[in-house]
Amino acid sequence: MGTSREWKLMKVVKFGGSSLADAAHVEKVVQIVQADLDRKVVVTSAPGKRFAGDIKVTDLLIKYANATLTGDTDPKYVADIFTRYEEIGQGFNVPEAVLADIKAKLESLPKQSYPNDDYLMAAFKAHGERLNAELFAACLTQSGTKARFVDPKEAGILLSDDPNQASVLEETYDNLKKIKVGDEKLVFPGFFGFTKNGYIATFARGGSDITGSILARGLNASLYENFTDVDAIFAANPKIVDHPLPITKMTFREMRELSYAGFSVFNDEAIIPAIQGQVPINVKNTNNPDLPGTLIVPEKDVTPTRPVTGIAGSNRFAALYLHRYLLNKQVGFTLKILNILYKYGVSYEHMPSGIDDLTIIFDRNQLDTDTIHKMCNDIQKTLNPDTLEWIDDYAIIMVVGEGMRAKIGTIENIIRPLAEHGIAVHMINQGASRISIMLGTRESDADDAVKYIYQHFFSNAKLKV
Ligand SMILES: Nc1ncnc2c1ncn2[C@@H]1O[C@H](COP(=O)(O)OP(=O)(O)O)[C@@H](O)[C@H]1O
Ligand SMILES: N[C@@H](CC(=O)OP(=O)(O)O)C(=O)O
Repeated sequence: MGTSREWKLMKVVKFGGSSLADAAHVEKVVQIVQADLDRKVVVTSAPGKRFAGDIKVTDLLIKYANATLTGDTDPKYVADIFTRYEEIGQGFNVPEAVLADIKAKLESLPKQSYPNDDYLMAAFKAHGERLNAELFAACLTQSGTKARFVDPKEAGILLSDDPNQASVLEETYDNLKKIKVGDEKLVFPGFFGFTKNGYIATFARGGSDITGSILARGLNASLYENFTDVDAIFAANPKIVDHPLPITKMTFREMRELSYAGFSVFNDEAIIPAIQGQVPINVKNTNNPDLPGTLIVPEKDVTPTRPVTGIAGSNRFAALYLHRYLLNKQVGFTLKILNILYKYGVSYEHMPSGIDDLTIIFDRNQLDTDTIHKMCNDIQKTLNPDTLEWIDDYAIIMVVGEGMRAKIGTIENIIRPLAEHGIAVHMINQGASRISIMLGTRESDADDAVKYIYQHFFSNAKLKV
Protein backbone atom coordinates (compact mmCIF):
# COMPACT_ATOMS: atom_id res chain seq x y z
CA MET A 1 0.00 0.00 0.00
CA GLY A 2 0.95 3.62 -0.38
CA THR A 3 4.34 4.68 -1.74
CA SER A 4 6.77 4.17 1.14
CA ARG A 5 9.67 3.68 -1.30
CA GLU A 6 10.25 5.25 -4.67
CA TRP A 7 9.34 2.97 -7.56
CA LYS A 8 12.34 1.94 -9.63
CA LEU A 9 11.21 0.19 -12.80
CA MET A 10 7.97 0.78 -14.58
CA LYS A 11 5.75 -2.21 -15.13
CA VAL A 12 2.56 -2.36 -17.16
CA VAL A 13 0.23 -4.97 -15.69
CA LYS A 14 -2.72 -6.36 -17.63
CA PHE A 15 -5.49 -8.41 -16.03
CA GLY A 16 -7.66 -10.61 -18.22
CA GLY A 17 -11.39 -11.03 -17.85
CA SER A 18 -10.92 -14.26 -15.88
CA SER A 19 -8.94 -12.23 -13.29
CA LEU A 20 -11.68 -9.61 -12.93
CA ALA A 21 -14.74 -11.81 -13.08
CA ASP A 22 -16.08 -11.00 -9.59
CA ALA A 23 -15.27 -9.16 -6.34
CA ALA A 24 -13.23 -12.06 -4.94
CA HIS A 25 -10.95 -12.04 -7.98
CA VAL A 26 -10.72 -8.25 -8.04
CA GLU A 27 -9.55 -8.40 -4.42
CA LYS A 28 -6.64 -10.62 -5.53
CA VAL A 29 -5.87 -8.17 -8.32
CA VAL A 30 -5.81 -5.24 -5.90
CA GLN A 31 -3.33 -7.15 -3.74
CA ILE A 32 -1.13 -7.92 -6.75
CA VAL A 33 -1.07 -4.25 -7.75
CA GLN A 34 -0.26 -3.22 -4.18
CA ALA A 35 2.44 -5.88 -3.73
CA ASP A 36 4.89 -4.20 -6.12
CA LEU A 37 5.43 -0.45 -6.29
CA ASP A 38 6.77 -0.82 -9.82
CA ARG A 39 3.33 -1.90 -11.02
CA LYS A 40 2.37 1.60 -12.09
CA VAL A 41 0.08 1.09 -15.06
CA VAL A 42 -2.87 -1.29 -14.93
CA VAL A 43 -4.87 -2.46 -17.95
CA THR A 44 -8.24 -4.08 -17.38
CA SER A 45 -10.40 -6.38 -19.49
CA ALA A 46 -14.16 -6.64 -19.05
CA PRO A 47 -15.38 -9.10 -16.37
CA GLY A 48 -15.00 -12.60 -17.82
CA LYS A 49 -16.47 -16.00 -17.00
CA ARG A 50 -16.89 -16.83 -13.27
CA PHE A 51 -17.54 -20.51 -13.95
CA ALA A 52 -17.83 -22.86 -16.93
CA GLY A 53 -20.91 -21.90 -18.93
CA ASP A 54 -20.98 -18.31 -17.61
CA ILE A 55 -21.19 -15.43 -20.11
CA LYS A 56 -18.45 -12.81 -20.47
CA VAL A 57 -19.59 -9.19 -20.14
CA THR A 58 -18.28 -8.55 -23.69
CA ASP A 59 -20.72 -11.19 -24.97
CA LEU A 60 -23.56 -9.67 -22.93
CA LEU A 61 -22.75 -6.31 -24.53
CA ILE A 62 -22.82 -7.88 -27.99
CA LYS A 63 -26.31 -9.22 -27.22
CA TYR A 64 -27.32 -5.77 -26.00
CA ALA A 65 -25.99 -4.17 -29.21
CA ASN A 66 -27.78 -6.70 -31.43
CA ALA A 67 -31.02 -6.18 -29.49
CA THR A 68 -30.66 -2.41 -29.91
CA LEU A 69 -30.18 -2.86 -33.65
CA THR A 70 -33.46 -4.77 -33.88
CA GLY A 71 -35.34 -2.18 -31.80
CA ASP A 72 -35.58 -4.42 -28.72
CA THR A 73 -35.56 -2.12 -25.67
CA ASP A 74 -36.00 -4.77 -22.97
CA PRO A 75 -34.25 -3.46 -19.79
CA LYS A 76 -32.97 -6.98 -19.02
CA TYR A 77 -29.90 -6.39 -21.20
CA VAL A 78 -28.66 -3.53 -19.03
CA ALA A 79 -29.72 -5.34 -15.86
CA ASP A 80 -27.69 -8.47 -16.74
CA ILE A 81 -24.58 -6.40 -17.42
CA PHE A 82 -24.98 -4.01 -14.53
CA THR A 83 -25.28 -6.77 -11.88
CA ARG A 84 -21.75 -7.88 -12.81
CA TYR A 85 -20.33 -4.43 -11.97
CA GLU A 86 -22.60 -3.97 -8.98
CA GLU A 87 -21.35 -7.18 -7.33
CA ILE A 88 -17.75 -6.06 -7.73
CA GLY A 89 -18.42 -2.46 -6.61
CA GLN A 90 -20.38 -3.54 -3.55
CA GLY A 91 -17.54 -5.86 -2.56
CA PHE A 92 -15.35 -2.75 -2.19
CA ASN A 93 -18.01 -0.35 -0.90
CA VAL A 94 -17.37 1.99 -3.79
CA PRO A 95 -19.44 5.20 -3.60
CA GLU A 96 -23.02 4.81 -4.90
CA ALA A 97 -22.28 7.52 -7.48
CA VAL A 98 -19.70 5.28 -9.21
CA LEU A 99 -22.26 2.51 -9.73
CA ALA A 100 -24.98 4.97 -10.71
CA ASP A 101 -22.65 6.40 -13.35
CA ILE A 102 -21.93 2.89 -14.74
CA LYS A 103 -25.65 2.21 -15.01
CA ALA A 104 -26.32 5.56 -16.67
CA LYS A 105 -23.56 4.96 -19.23
CA LEU A 106 -24.98 1.53 -20.08
CA GLU A 107 -28.48 2.97 -20.47
CA SER A 108 -27.31 5.81 -22.66
CA LEU A 109 -25.49 3.56 -25.19
CA PRO A 110 -28.51 3.18 -27.52
CA LYS A 111 -29.11 6.95 -27.43
CA GLN A 112 -25.72 7.94 -28.86
CA SER A 113 -25.25 8.45 -32.57
CA TYR A 114 -22.90 6.19 -34.52
CA PRO A 115 -21.76 6.42 -38.16
CA ASN A 116 -23.06 2.88 -38.79
CA ASP A 117 -23.99 -0.39 -37.08
CA ASP A 118 -20.39 -1.59 -36.94
CA TYR A 119 -19.36 1.46 -34.93
CA LEU A 120 -22.37 0.97 -32.67
CA MET A 121 -21.20 -2.60 -32.02
CA ALA A 122 -17.67 -1.39 -31.26
CA ALA A 123 -18.87 1.26 -28.80
CA PHE A 124 -21.10 -1.20 -26.94
CA LYS A 125 -18.31 -3.79 -26.68
CA ALA A 126 -15.72 -1.25 -25.55
CA HIS A 127 -17.85 -0.32 -22.54
CA GLY A 128 -17.05 -3.70 -20.97
CA GLU A 129 -13.47 -2.58 -20.41
CA ARG A 130 -14.19 1.14 -20.05
CA LEU A 131 -16.61 0.65 -17.14
CA ASN A 132 -14.41 -1.99 -15.56
CA ALA A 133 -11.40 0.34 -15.59
CA GLU A 134 -13.45 3.11 -13.97
CA LEU A 135 -14.69 0.65 -11.38
CA PHE A 136 -11.25 -0.82 -10.75
CA ALA A 137 -9.76 2.64 -10.16
CA ALA A 138 -12.50 3.17 -7.56
CA CYS A 139 -11.75 -0.26 -5.96
CA LEU A 140 -8.07 0.61 -5.69
CA THR A 141 -8.91 3.98 -4.14
CA GLN A 142 -11.23 2.27 -1.65
CA SER A 143 -8.34 -0.05 -0.77
CA GLY A 144 -6.07 2.87 0.08
CA THR A 145 -4.08 3.13 -3.17
CA LYS A 146 -4.21 6.33 -5.19
CA ALA A 147 -5.47 5.52 -8.68
CA ARG A 148 -6.82 7.33 -11.72
CA PHE A 149 -8.82 6.09 -14.70
CA VAL A 150 -7.25 7.15 -18.00
CA ASP A 151 -9.52 7.59 -21.01
CA PRO A 152 -7.89 6.21 -24.21
CA LYS A 153 -9.07 9.41 -25.93
CA GLU A 154 -7.15 11.54 -23.45
CA ALA A 155 -4.12 9.24 -23.82
CA GLY A 156 -4.27 9.48 -27.64
CA ILE A 157 -4.71 5.77 -28.42
CA LEU A 158 -5.47 6.17 -32.12
CA LEU A 159 -6.76 3.27 -34.18
CA SER A 160 -7.52 2.57 -37.84
CA ASP A 161 -11.06 2.95 -39.24
CA ASP A 162 -11.94 -0.74 -38.82
CA PRO A 163 -14.44 -0.50 -35.99
CA ASN A 164 -14.20 -4.10 -34.75
CA GLN A 165 -10.80 -5.24 -36.03
CA ALA A 166 -8.77 -2.07 -35.68
CA SER A 167 -5.01 -1.72 -35.60
CA VAL A 168 -3.00 0.88 -33.78
CA LEU A 169 -1.74 3.98 -35.59
CA GLU A 170 1.89 4.94 -35.13
CA GLU A 171 0.99 8.42 -33.78
CA THR A 172 -0.24 6.69 -30.64
CA TYR A 173 3.34 6.22 -29.52
CA ASP A 174 4.12 9.95 -29.78
CA ASN A 175 0.97 10.69 -27.81
CA LEU A 176 1.86 8.19 -25.09
CA LYS A 177 5.25 9.81 -24.58
CA LYS A 178 3.43 12.80 -23.11
CA ILE A 179 1.85 10.77 -20.29
CA LYS A 180 3.45 11.36 -16.90
CA VAL A 181 3.64 8.30 -14.69
CA GLY A 182 3.76 9.60 -11.14
CA ASP A 183 2.67 8.50 -7.69
CA GLU A 184 -0.81 7.31 -8.52
CA LYS A 185 -1.59 4.13 -10.41
CA LEU A 186 -2.94 4.73 -13.89
CA VAL A 187 -5.81 2.45 -14.87
CA PHE A 188 -6.40 2.06 -18.62
CA PRO A 189 -9.24 0.10 -20.19
CA GLY A 190 -8.00 -2.52 -22.65
CA PHE A 191 -9.40 -3.51 -26.04
CA PHE A 192 -10.31 -0.15 -27.59
CA GLY A 193 -9.18 3.27 -28.75
CA PHE A 194 -10.47 6.01 -31.01
CA THR A 195 -10.35 6.63 -34.73
CA LYS A 196 -9.11 9.99 -36.00
CA ASN A 197 -12.77 10.96 -36.40
CA GLY A 198 -13.27 10.42 -32.69
CA TYR A 199 -15.25 7.17 -32.86
CA ILE A 200 -14.63 4.17 -30.64
CA ALA A 201 -12.97 1.21 -32.40
CA THR A 202 -11.95 -2.09 -30.82
CA PHE A 203 -9.28 -4.62 -31.58
CA ALA A 204 -10.33 -8.17 -32.49
CA ARG A 205 -11.55 -10.35 -29.60
CA GLY A 206 -8.96 -10.88 -26.90
CA GLY A 207 -7.48 -7.49 -27.76
CA SER A 208 -6.91 -6.16 -24.25
CA ASP A 209 -3.54 -7.92 -24.46
CA ILE A 210 -2.77 -5.59 -27.39
CA THR A 211 -3.55 -2.47 -25.35
CA GLY A 212 -1.19 -3.67 -22.62
CA SER A 213 1.54 -4.22 -25.15
CA ILE A 214 1.02 -0.80 -26.78
CA LEU A 215 1.26 0.87 -23.39
CA ALA A 216 4.35 -1.15 -22.48
CA ARG A 217 6.07 0.09 -25.63
CA GLY A 218 4.67 3.64 -25.54
CA LEU A 219 5.42 4.25 -21.87
CA ASN A 220 8.82 2.58 -22.12
CA ALA A 221 8.06 -0.08 -19.53
CA SER A 222 10.73 -2.42 -18.22
CA LEU A 223 8.27 -5.33 -18.08
CA TYR A 224 4.79 -6.16 -19.33
CA GLU A 225 3.06 -8.50 -16.87
CA ASN A 226 0.04 -10.28 -18.28
CA PHE A 227 -2.09 -11.90 -15.56
CA THR A 228 -4.47 -14.69 -16.47
CA ASP A 229 -5.91 -17.88 -14.97
CA VAL A 230 -3.14 -20.40 -15.67
CA ASP A 231 0.24 -20.86 -13.94
CA ALA A 232 2.19 -20.48 -17.17
CA ILE A 233 2.01 -20.85 -20.89
CA PHE A 234 2.17 -24.59 -21.41
CA ALA A 235 3.77 -26.52 -24.24
CA ALA A 236 0.26 -27.47 -25.37
CA ASN A 237 -3.23 -26.21 -24.59
CA PRO A 238 -4.16 -27.65 -21.14
CA LYS A 239 -7.67 -28.29 -22.45
CA ILE A 240 -6.19 -30.82 -24.88
CA VAL A 241 -3.23 -32.30 -23.00
CA ASP A 242 -3.34 -33.22 -19.31
CA HIS A 243 -0.77 -31.34 -17.20
CA PRO A 244 1.37 -30.12 -20.08
CA LEU A 245 4.86 -28.90 -19.32
CA PRO A 246 5.06 -25.20 -18.45
CA ILE A 247 7.32 -23.08 -20.67
CA THR A 248 9.57 -21.03 -18.41
CA LYS A 249 11.14 -18.91 -21.13
CA MET A 250 10.42 -18.46 -24.82
CA THR A 251 11.17 -16.00 -27.58
CA PHE A 252 8.88 -13.32 -28.95
CA ARG A 253 8.62 -15.03 -32.30
CA GLU A 254 7.85 -18.44 -30.78
CA MET A 255 4.97 -16.80 -28.93
CA ARG A 256 3.77 -15.02 -32.07
CA GLU A 257 3.59 -18.29 -34.02
CA LEU A 258 1.98 -20.25 -31.20
CA SER A 259 -0.65 -17.65 -30.37
CA TYR A 260 -1.48 -17.28 -34.06
CA ALA A 261 -2.14 -21.02 -34.23
CA GLY A 262 -4.23 -21.44 -31.10
CA PHE A 263 -2.50 -20.49 -27.84
CA SER A 264 -5.40 -18.25 -26.86
CA VAL A 265 -3.68 -17.35 -23.58
CA PHE A 266 -1.99 -14.43 -25.37
CA ASN A 267 -3.43 -12.56 -28.35
CA ASP A 268 -1.28 -13.09 -31.46
CA GLU A 269 -1.15 -9.42 -32.48
CA ALA A 270 -0.23 -8.35 -28.96
CA ILE A 271 3.33 -9.50 -29.33
CA ILE A 272 4.16 -6.91 -31.99
CA PRO A 273 4.31 -3.66 -29.95
CA ALA A 274 6.31 -5.53 -27.28
CA ILE A 275 8.83 -6.64 -29.93
CA GLN A 276 9.03 -3.12 -31.35
CA GLY A 277 9.74 -1.76 -27.87
CA GLN A 278 11.81 -4.83 -26.84
CA VAL A 279 9.76 -5.08 -23.64
CA PRO A 280 9.83 -8.58 -22.09
CA ILE A 281 6.46 -10.11 -21.25
CA ASN A 282 5.73 -12.16 -18.15
CA VAL A 283 2.54 -14.25 -18.26
CA LYS A 284 1.45 -15.01 -14.68
CA ASN A 285 -1.46 -16.44 -12.73
CA THR A 286 -3.65 -14.06 -10.71
CA ASN A 287 -4.58 -16.99 -8.46
CA ASN A 288 -0.94 -17.95 -7.92
CA PRO A 289 1.04 -14.71 -8.34
CA ASP A 290 4.21 -15.94 -6.62
CA LEU A 291 4.92 -18.50 -9.34
CA PRO A 292 7.36 -17.29 -11.99
CA GLY A 293 4.99 -17.88 -14.94
CA THR A 294 6.39 -17.65 -18.47
CA LEU A 295 8.88 -15.05 -19.62
CA ILE A 296 8.80 -14.00 -23.29
CA VAL A 297 12.02 -12.34 -24.40
CA PRO A 298 14.19 -11.46 -27.44
CA GLU A 299 15.94 -14.32 -29.26
CA LYS A 300 19.36 -13.44 -27.92
CA ASP A 301 18.18 -14.15 -24.36
CA VAL A 302 17.19 -17.78 -24.94
CA THR A 303 19.34 -20.86 -25.44
CA PRO A 304 17.05 -23.65 -26.62
CA THR A 305 17.27 -26.89 -24.66
CA ARG A 306 14.92 -28.98 -26.80
CA PRO A 307 13.85 -28.88 -30.46
CA VAL A 308 10.21 -28.09 -29.80
CA THR A 309 8.92 -25.39 -27.45
CA GLY A 310 5.20 -25.70 -28.08
CA ILE A 311 2.48 -27.27 -30.23
CA ALA A 312 -0.66 -25.37 -31.11
CA GLY A 313 -3.75 -26.25 -33.10
CA SER A 314 -6.55 -24.12 -34.43
CA ASN A 315 -9.80 -24.86 -36.22
CA ARG A 316 -10.47 -21.34 -37.41
CA PHE A 317 -9.26 -22.02 -40.96
CA ALA A 318 -10.71 -23.07 -44.30
CA ALA A 319 -8.88 -23.88 -47.53
CA LEU A 320 -9.37 -23.63 -51.26
CA TYR A 321 -7.60 -26.34 -53.23
CA LEU A 322 -6.90 -25.74 -56.94
CA HIS A 323 -5.38 -28.18 -59.38
CA ARG A 324 -4.44 -27.44 -62.97
CA TYR A 325 -1.81 -29.14 -65.08
CA LEU A 326 1.09 -26.87 -66.06
CA LEU A 327 0.13 -24.37 -63.39
CA ASN A 328 3.86 -23.64 -63.10
CA LYS A 329 3.90 -22.34 -66.69
CA GLN A 330 0.87 -20.05 -66.37
CA VAL A 331 1.94 -16.43 -66.21
CA GLY A 332 -0.35 -14.38 -63.96
CA PHE A 333 -2.36 -17.28 -62.46
CA THR A 334 -1.71 -16.20 -58.88
CA LEU A 335 -2.20 -12.55 -59.77
CA LYS A 336 -5.68 -13.30 -61.12
CA ILE A 337 -6.56 -15.16 -57.92
CA LEU A 338 -5.28 -12.29 -55.78
CA ASN A 339 -7.37 -9.85 -57.80
CA ILE A 340 -10.48 -11.91 -57.10
CA LEU A 341 -9.69 -12.05 -53.37
CA TYR A 342 -9.16 -8.29 -53.44
CA LYS A 343 -12.52 -7.79 -55.14
CA TYR A 344 -14.26 -9.59 -52.26
CA GLY A 345 -12.18 -7.88 -49.57
CA VAL A 346 -10.73 -11.24 -48.46
CA SER A 347 -7.18 -11.73 -47.18
CA TYR A 348 -5.44 -15.08 -47.18
CA GLU A 349 -3.23 -16.63 -44.52
CA HIS A 350 -0.99 -19.03 -46.48
CA MET A 351 -0.60 -20.19 -50.06
CA PRO A 352 1.49 -23.35 -50.32
CA SER A 353 1.93 -24.53 -53.91
CA GLY A 354 3.20 -27.48 -55.95
CA ILE A 355 3.88 -27.78 -59.70
CA ASP A 356 0.22 -28.26 -60.63
CA ASP A 357 -1.49 -27.46 -57.32
CA LEU A 358 -2.23 -24.53 -55.08
CA THR A 359 -3.89 -24.42 -51.67
CA ILE A 360 -5.05 -21.10 -50.29
CA ILE A 361 -5.71 -21.03 -46.57
CA PHE A 362 -8.14 -18.49 -45.11
CA ASP A 363 -9.19 -17.36 -41.68
CA ARG A 364 -12.75 -18.61 -41.74
CA ASN A 365 -13.97 -15.85 -39.41
CA GLN A 366 -13.76 -13.32 -42.23
CA LEU A 367 -15.89 -15.33 -44.69
CA ASP A 368 -19.63 -15.91 -44.95
CA THR A 369 -21.21 -18.61 -47.11
CA ASP A 370 -22.35 -16.14 -49.75
CA THR A 371 -18.85 -14.67 -50.20
CA ILE A 372 -17.31 -18.16 -50.42
CA HIS A 373 -19.81 -19.14 -53.07
CA LYS A 374 -19.31 -16.01 -55.21
CA MET A 375 -15.54 -16.07 -54.84
CA CYS A 376 -15.26 -19.74 -55.86
CA ASN A 377 -17.55 -19.16 -58.86
CA ASP A 378 -15.41 -16.26 -59.97
CA ILE A 379 -12.21 -18.29 -59.64
CA GLN A 380 -13.74 -21.18 -61.57
CA LYS A 381 -14.91 -18.87 -64.36
CA THR A 382 -11.73 -16.82 -64.63
CA LEU A 383 -9.07 -19.52 -64.19
CA ASN A 384 -10.84 -22.67 -65.22
CA PRO A 385 -8.89 -25.05 -62.92
CA ASP A 386 -9.21 -28.82 -63.45
CA THR A 387 -10.19 -29.17 -59.79
CA LEU A 388 -11.56 -26.58 -57.40
CA GLU A 389 -12.41 -27.79 -53.91
CA TRP A 390 -13.52 -25.69 -50.96
CA ILE A 391 -12.41 -27.41 -47.73
CA ASP A 392 -14.31 -26.02 -44.79
CA ASP A 393 -13.10 -28.74 -42.47
CA TYR A 394 -9.52 -27.53 -42.12
CA ALA A 395 -7.25 -27.16 -39.11
CA ILE A 396 -3.72 -25.97 -38.75
CA ILE A 397 -1.21 -27.47 -36.36
CA MET A 398 1.90 -25.45 -35.63
CA VAL A 399 4.98 -27.03 -34.09
CA VAL A 400 7.30 -24.29 -32.92
CA GLY A 401 10.78 -24.11 -31.44
CA GLU A 402 13.94 -22.06 -31.83
CA GLY A 403 15.76 -25.35 -31.21
CA MET A 404 14.48 -26.81 -34.49
CA ARG A 405 17.01 -24.99 -36.60
CA ALA A 406 19.90 -26.89 -35.11
CA LYS A 407 18.16 -30.26 -35.19
CA ILE A 408 17.95 -32.52 -38.22
CA GLY A 409 14.97 -34.86 -38.60
CA THR A 410 12.34 -32.86 -36.73
CA ILE A 411 9.81 -33.21 -39.56
CA GLU A 412 10.10 -36.97 -39.42
CA ASN A 413 9.49 -36.90 -35.68
CA ILE A 414 6.38 -34.79 -36.16
CA ILE A 415 4.88 -36.88 -38.94
CA ARG A 416 5.65 -40.34 -37.54
CA PRO A 417 3.31 -40.23 -34.51
CA LEU A 418 0.55 -38.96 -36.78
CA ALA A 419 1.08 -41.74 -39.30
CA GLU A 420 1.13 -44.29 -36.48
CA HIS A 421 -2.30 -43.10 -35.38
CA GLY A 422 -3.77 -42.89 -38.88
CA ILE A 423 -3.99 -39.09 -38.99
CA ALA A 424 -3.77 -37.73 -42.53
CA VAL A 425 -1.68 -34.63 -43.15
CA HIS A 426 -2.97 -32.50 -46.04
CA MET A 427 -0.26 -29.89 -46.08
CA ILE A 428 3.21 -29.31 -44.66
CA ASN A 429 4.77 -25.89 -44.75
CA GLN A 430 8.21 -25.23 -43.43
CA GLY A 431 9.58 -22.75 -45.92
CA ALA A 432 9.72 -19.23 -44.61
CA SER A 433 9.88 -19.53 -40.85
CA ARG A 434 12.83 -21.54 -39.72
CA ILE A 435 11.40 -22.01 -36.26
CA SER A 436 8.07 -23.62 -37.09
CA ILE A 437 6.47 -26.37 -39.09
CA MET A 438 2.85 -26.01 -40.09
CA LEU A 439 0.57 -28.94 -40.86
CA GLY A 440 -2.92 -28.97 -42.30
CA THR A 441 -5.30 -31.67 -41.01
CA ARG A 442 -9.02 -32.30 -40.82
CA GLU A 443 -10.69 -30.46 -37.96
CA SER A 444 -11.72 -33.66 -36.24
CA ASP A 445 -8.07 -34.79 -36.16
CA ALA A 446 -6.61 -31.54 -34.81
CA ASP A 447 -6.73 -32.22 -31.06
CA ASP A 448 -5.41 -35.75 -31.50
CA ALA A 449 -2.60 -34.46 -33.72
CA VAL A 450 -1.55 -32.02 -30.98
CA LYS A 451 -1.71 -34.80 -28.37
CA TYR A 452 0.39 -37.30 -30.33
CA ILE A 453 3.02 -34.80 -31.37
CA TYR A 454 3.18 -33.56 -27.78
CA GLN A 455 3.55 -37.10 -26.46
CA HIS A 456 6.40 -37.73 -28.89
CA PHE A 457 8.44 -34.65 -27.99
CA PHE A 458 7.59 -34.47 -24.29
CA SER A 459 7.69 -38.16 -23.43
CA ASN A 460 5.84 -39.63 -20.45
CA ALA A 461 3.08 -37.06 -20.92
CA LYS A 462 -0.35 -38.18 -19.81
CA LEU A 463 -2.97 -37.73 -22.50
CA LYS A 464 -6.56 -36.62 -22.06
CA VAL A 465 -8.98 -39.03 -23.75
N1 LIG B 1 -0.66 -23.31 -24.32
C1 LIG B 1 -1.46 -22.75 -23.41
N2 LIG B 1 -1.01 -22.46 -22.17
C2 LIG B 1 -1.84 -21.91 -21.25
N3 LIG B 1 -3.13 -21.62 -21.48
C3 LIG B 1 -3.63 -21.88 -22.69
C4 LIG B 1 -2.83 -22.45 -23.71
N4 LIG B 1 -3.58 -22.57 -24.83
C5 LIG B 1 -4.80 -22.13 -24.53
N5 LIG B 1 -4.85 -21.71 -23.23
C6 LIG B 1 -6.06 -21.19 -22.58
O1 LIG B 1 -5.96 -19.78 -22.39
C7 LIG B 1 -6.74 -19.46 -21.25
C8 LIG B 1 -6.39 -18.05 -20.77
O2 LIG B 1 -6.66 -17.10 -21.78
P1 LIG B 1 -7.95 -16.15 -21.68
O3 LIG B 1 -9.19 -16.98 -21.43
O4 LIG B 1 -7.96 -15.22 -22.84
O5 LIG B 1 -7.60 -15.41 -20.32
P2 LIG B 1 -7.91 -13.95 -19.79
O6 LIG B 1 -9.40 -13.91 -19.53
O7 LIG B 1 -7.10 -13.91 -18.55
O8 LIG B 1 -7.43 -12.98 -20.84
C9 LIG B 1 -6.43 -20.55 -20.28
O9 LIG B 1 -7.43 -20.71 -19.32
C10 LIG B 1 -6.28 -21.78 -21.19
O10 LIG B 1 -7.48 -22.51 -21.24
N1 LIG C 1 -13.17 -8.44 -23.33
C1 LIG C 1 -12.67 -8.61 -24.68
C2 LIG C 1 -11.20 -8.28 -24.79
C3 LIG C 1 -10.23 -9.15 -24.03
O1 LIG C 1 -9.04 -9.09 -24.27
O2 LIG C 1 -10.70 -9.96 -23.06
P1 LIG C 1 -9.79 -11.06 -22.22
O3 LIG C 1 -8.60 -10.33 -21.66
O4 LIG C 1 -10.74 -11.55 -21.15
O5 LIG C 1 -9.38 -12.16 -23.19
C4 LIG C 1 -13.02 -10.00 -25.19
O6 LIG C 1 -13.69 -10.74 -24.50
O7 LIG C 1 -12.68 -10.31 -26.31
